[in-house]
Amino acid sequence: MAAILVVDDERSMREFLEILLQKEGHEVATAADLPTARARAGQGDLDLVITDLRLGRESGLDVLQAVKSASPATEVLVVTAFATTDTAVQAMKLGAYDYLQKPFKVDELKLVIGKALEHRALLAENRVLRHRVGQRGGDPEILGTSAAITEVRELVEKVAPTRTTVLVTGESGTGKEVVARAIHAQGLRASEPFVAINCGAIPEGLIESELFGHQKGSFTGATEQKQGLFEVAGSGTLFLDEVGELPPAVQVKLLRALQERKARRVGGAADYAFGARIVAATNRELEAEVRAGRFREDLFYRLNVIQLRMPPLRERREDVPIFVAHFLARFAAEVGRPRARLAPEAERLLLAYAYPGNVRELANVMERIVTLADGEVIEAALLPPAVRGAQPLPQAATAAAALPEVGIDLQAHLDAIERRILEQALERTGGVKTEAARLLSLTFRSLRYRLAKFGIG
Ligand SMILES: Nc1ncnc2c1ncn2[C@@H]1O[C@H](COP(=O)(O)OP(=O)(O)OP(=O)(O)O)[C@@H](O)[C@H]1O
Repeated sequence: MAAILVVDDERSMREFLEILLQKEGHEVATAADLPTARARAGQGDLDLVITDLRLGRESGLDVLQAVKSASPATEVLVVTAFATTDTAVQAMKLGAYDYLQKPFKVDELKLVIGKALEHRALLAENRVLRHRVGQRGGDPEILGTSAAITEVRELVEKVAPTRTTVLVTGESGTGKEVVARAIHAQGLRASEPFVAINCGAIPEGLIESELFGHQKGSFTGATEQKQGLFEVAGSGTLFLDEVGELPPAVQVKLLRALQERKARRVGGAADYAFGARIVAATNRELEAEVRAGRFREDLFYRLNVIQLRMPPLRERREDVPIFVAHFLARFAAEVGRPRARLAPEAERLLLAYAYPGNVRELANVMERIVTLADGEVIEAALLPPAVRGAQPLPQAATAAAALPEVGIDLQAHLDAIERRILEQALERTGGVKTEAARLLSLTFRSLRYRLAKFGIG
């Protein structure tokens, strides 16, 4: 059972999710606006927050930030209308676990919630550590044949056998952790631990003791002596993900550790030497963070000995078919349907889509469609609206949205537009309602309701 907060300004949506999640055995609280959500998140102990991106005049991004600053380990899912995918991707950069586009299927929602809770359990269990290669993300092989990724692979081969500090930069989901693991796995100490920490996911007050360890009694709650990750990593690799999120005081301590190859536990009397190689990653522009005074320049230079830039997927489109095939095979095997294959239209759309959320988004899409498919052939209808290229009609909508001098009967106007669009969808699909629903990104049930409302069909 998990503690879940649902934030939506629409009452019907709140109630729908509340009932659904309670049936699944979760404890559910709801909030209709930002202040209520913030107050509930401030009490801590939430496992998951599901928030709509649009909350009247308020934004789900503010809910996300409030939740993450009150309790960084709480997972956040954002629900969006498909017109706002860019904002959804921004939400993922701000720490959301995933996003769901409306209209979503109940199975899809359950799948994403299950994954988010699993992720949280894994983090909690492991003190946000992921020791060793292979626990998450599978093998550390860097897939792709594009020039950009070939260059990355060559640089990895060059730096892996050295002990040089490496800074991996790139947008969210481009494979920065994959590269960190590859550097470790191809290094001379691959049998030593690979220890990863997400610097952005740990409360400020605890990060110093996570990294450097603490002595018993050094602060309230320090009931046992604890090793820091610099010690746990031995002479393996310590991967500092989201290094740009480190608070200033910890930046100072990290700088000193890197300069002297020594660290000290919180409350400790003496330094210990450490042998781990440091790989850091950031999806922020660290140079800009330095200019803004949020990241220490001296630490930046210490980390930035070798910089490896992970190209976004849109700069290496030729890798898309490789990832599609790779994740299809992987998830098909996982769900026990090894012969699953894509219908030609589904494949065409998957290869054409831009993937603003990079490889992670591609992997998520593949996992969803493979899991949700009924038979062996995966039809295009299962793809999220954004991948199907469903577009809101910005120009047409703006033209229809001109307000005449004399005013307008808004409801009648909207009804007329809706009716015309429904009719066209039916015309185009020869009256096949499931097809028409797909064209309009509606569920079948919602289409039927709308048709009945206008007495069509
Ligand atoms: N070149 C690649 N080869 C194989 N898998 C990849 C590659 N790049 C990314 N992936 C997969 O994409 C997903 C996201 O990768 P990863 O977690 O390394 O991204 P990231 O850049 O560290 O993201 P974030 O900044 O959000 O932490 C993972 O499932 C990973 O296995």
